[in-house]
Amino acid sequence: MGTLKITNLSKTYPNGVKALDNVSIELENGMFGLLGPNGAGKSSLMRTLATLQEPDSGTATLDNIDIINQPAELRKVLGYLPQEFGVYPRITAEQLLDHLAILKGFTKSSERKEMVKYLLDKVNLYDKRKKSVIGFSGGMKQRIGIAQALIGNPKLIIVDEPTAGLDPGERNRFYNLLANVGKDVIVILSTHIVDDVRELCTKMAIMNFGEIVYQGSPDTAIEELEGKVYQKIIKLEELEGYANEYSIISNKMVGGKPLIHVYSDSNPANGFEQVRPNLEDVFFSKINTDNVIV
Ligand SMILES: Nc1ncnc2c1ncn2[C@@H]1O[C@H](COP(=O)(O)OP(=O)(O)OP(=O)(O)O)[C@@H](O)[C@H]1O
Repeated sequence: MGTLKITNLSKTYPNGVKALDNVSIELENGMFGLLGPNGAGKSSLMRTLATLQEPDSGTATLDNIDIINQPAELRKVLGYLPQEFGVYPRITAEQLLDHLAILKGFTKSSERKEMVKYLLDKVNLYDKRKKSVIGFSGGMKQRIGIAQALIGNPKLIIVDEPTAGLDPGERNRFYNLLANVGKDVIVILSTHIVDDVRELCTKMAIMNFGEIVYQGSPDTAIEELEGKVYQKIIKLEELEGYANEYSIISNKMVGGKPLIHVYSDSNPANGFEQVRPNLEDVFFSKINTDNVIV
């Protein structure tokens, strides 16, 4: 069982943006969801854990490896699918994985051959091994991304916003693959898509403006909101008035009209009905702290 321990990591960029503000998280094997809106600091944290940038202060350890001070050790047991994994040379899936395996230090070609076959099988692309990766769909590219992250049996796998741009079918296939991968290693899934976390993760953290604003299980977070979420379909022009009067957690258009969810300790009446809270309510209530005090 591996343990990743992140303690008080902080990072301010030269332009003054505080991307990490005293971040502490501890996690073990399984899928861990890091949820946050764009700009929350997720990629900054992922890049720090992937040893691509250093924090100003704080520590991070993976079992007995000091990630900040022993980056070379960490890289040996790291699989990383970065947000911008999308530039491919004009080579086949098989050649790409073989090349990346060489870069990861696998010098024996027979060993690589076996590994590449295993990886292509695992991500269900063995049939496409002779095809150029440039022609792959978004979902197939992400599966190749996972295959390269699995080279060398990593103990820690970081995937940064992997489902953006995938269609629903591709997203489901990708979820199945990740769920399978996440059984025996630590997987951190960074995303702004609430469904990603709901489908895959039993532990999560929510990040906003560089800070961890929630850490625990999605179920516990949902339970905390039980009995406090009400919904109503209103008219578009009423939205501003409602926003002034109620703590709106979320608003989405349903059939052209806003369906609002509000947070309230007691029944607000006025046509609202109580609903079972969902993870989206949790997410918005934790990040819209102007509106809701939870
Ligand atoms: N190299 C950099 N120099 C200056 N500011 C940066 C740099 N990288 C990120 N930032 C800023 O730091 C904040 C956190 O960015 P980061 O990319 O970590 O967030 P994120 O949660 O991953 O968002 P996204 O989903 O948009 O990538 C943002 O305000 C961003 O503009």
